[in-house]
Amino acid sequence: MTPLRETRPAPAVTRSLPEIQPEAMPPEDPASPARGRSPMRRLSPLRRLWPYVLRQRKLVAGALVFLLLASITTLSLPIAVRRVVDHGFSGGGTAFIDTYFAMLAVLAAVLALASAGRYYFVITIGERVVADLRRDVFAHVLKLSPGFYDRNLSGEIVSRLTADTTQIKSAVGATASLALRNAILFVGAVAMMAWTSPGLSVIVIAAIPLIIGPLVAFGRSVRARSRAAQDRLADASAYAGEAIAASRIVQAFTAEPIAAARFGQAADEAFEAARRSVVARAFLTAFAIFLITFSIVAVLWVGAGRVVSGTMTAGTLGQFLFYAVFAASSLGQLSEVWNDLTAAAGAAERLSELLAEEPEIRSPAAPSPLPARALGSVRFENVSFRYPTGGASAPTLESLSFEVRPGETVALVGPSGAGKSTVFALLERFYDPTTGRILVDGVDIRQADLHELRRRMALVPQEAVVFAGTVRDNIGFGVDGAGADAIERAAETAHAAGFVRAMPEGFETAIGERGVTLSGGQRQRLAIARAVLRDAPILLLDEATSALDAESEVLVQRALERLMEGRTTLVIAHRLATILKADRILVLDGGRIVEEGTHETLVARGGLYARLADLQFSQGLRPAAE
Ligand SMILES: Nc1ncnc2c1ncn2[C@@H]1O[C@H](COP(=O)(O)OP(=O)(O)OP(=O)(O)O)[C@@H](O)[C@H]1O
Repeated sequence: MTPLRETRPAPAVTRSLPEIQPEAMPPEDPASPARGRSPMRRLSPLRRLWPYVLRQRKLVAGALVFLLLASITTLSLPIAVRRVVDHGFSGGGTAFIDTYFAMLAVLAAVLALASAGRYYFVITIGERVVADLRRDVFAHVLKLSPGFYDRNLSGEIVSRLTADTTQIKSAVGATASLALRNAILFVGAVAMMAWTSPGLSVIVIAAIPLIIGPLVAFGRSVRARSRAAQDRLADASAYAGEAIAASRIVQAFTAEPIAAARFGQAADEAFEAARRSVVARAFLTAFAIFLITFSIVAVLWVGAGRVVSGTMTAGTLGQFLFYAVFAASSLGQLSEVWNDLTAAAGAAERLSELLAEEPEIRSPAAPSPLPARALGSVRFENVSFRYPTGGASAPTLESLSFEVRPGETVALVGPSGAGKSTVFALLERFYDPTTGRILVDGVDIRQADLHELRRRMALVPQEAVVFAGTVRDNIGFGVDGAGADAIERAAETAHAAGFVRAMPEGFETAIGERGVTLSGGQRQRLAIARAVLRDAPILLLDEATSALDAESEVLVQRALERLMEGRTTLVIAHRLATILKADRILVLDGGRIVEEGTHETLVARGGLYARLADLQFSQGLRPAAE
């Protein structure tokens, strides 16, 4: 799949009927397969939505019933008008008029009810379909491998999940119903025109291609301008999203004026692009209104002549005019609805691309079972690896071979960029090695069930990831259906229970987005509690480099020690305390293991480790943690 950035979703369009709204058209991407397609084929991605719509059979049936009822009621109004004009005004008496107006009042009530019913059913279908679609797309996206997220911007994916589905919601709901209603009305009105006066209907029908042809041609140029406006808007929104998420950094660097100016410029460009597209649209609207009104005036002109010459009654002319107005307005709305439908088809196509994306890493069809009693052994055999996005650069890991025995603690040490985090990424099977293999409990991880494998590991990342939610949700995150007791015990073990209980609502306290209401040490202890609860035999610990105050540091250190008890631990170590406690140290440089041993043997050897230890651990490290 091409990176999502290249197929940026169109923002949701709010619109008011019955203006002509080419903005709602899909972006005309030069690389898009939609370009140059026949009009009907452009709608074909909407077929993907069928299964979702069909699941709502009862709602669809309700919508159709009310849709038909509303259309029939609308189409019968002009007949009543003709009878009132022809009979009521020419001596039929007030009783006749009363009957007809009473009937008209009933028709109005039926029309109102049918319209309300149609609105309810149709909008509900749209909402339901989009909720199902969002759920499916999100569940699918979550399964995609990290390689996918390396290639695509998360903001773009979220935008597909929200903006594109919103566009589909309006298409499946309001737009589809408008399209159906107007199609029925148009066909009905044309048929009734032909029935009312075949001669006059020729004039109107002859005008139709004259109206549609130029509208389609005009629409194309408007669409290109709208696309430009949408792109500028997407740029502005993307920048705003980044700046808001990093508001503290913006303020810390007193960069508010720079950020505001940059957004302001993007907003102005979006305005200018939108204005250009509105100018084109204004011409288009003027053109359409003139042609439609002119053809009605022409009908009235010819019809008036016939009424004067006595070949047509005034009521028939009135009836015909009503149908002509119905036909013209439904045609106008259809052209607009068409734009919305093609926009929704574009959105459906982008979502289909996302749904078609297969996870690169997945369980084999017949996985080899991992031993029922987990041992916690890890073995890298001649593993080399290059990131898929790494191009022709040197491999990130080269011929890496090492073993970690059950219960052992091994520290990974090395300069920045040496490949330490990559070792973790391969062990979690976020990527597969280019050559070589990795064994966990004696099973090649490529042959094991992916969830089974990952369940044997608990990861404590350097930057503790905390979600907006309660403390309980955050600790319980790693274990489906974890009980309240287990969560609280995990918090005790991780030395987190104290500060959690001191919070206003204890474990039910909501912690803000990314845990902004917590201190660094508290966030880390929550992440440790999460790993404790997971109770996995293998612990992957990426030690935090950020400085904590001495007290927090001691608490975090203690929490980690309790977590490591009885588990195999691979730790990316930044603290001397951790390194001294490790059974073994692997020194990585440029993706290779260059030294291996204990702190003492490695210092005595006087190689890379000794230099790192001298530079980093003697000066920068904080033995206070002990
Ligand atoms: N997702 C990725 N896509 C492409 N290249 C990556 C990716 N992640 C890391 N790299 C590259 O792989 C190399 C090793 O990175 P890695 O994060 O494993 O190093 P590290 O030893 O953990 O460094 P640090 O101590 O700074 O975290 C680096 O050159 C980095 O640029």
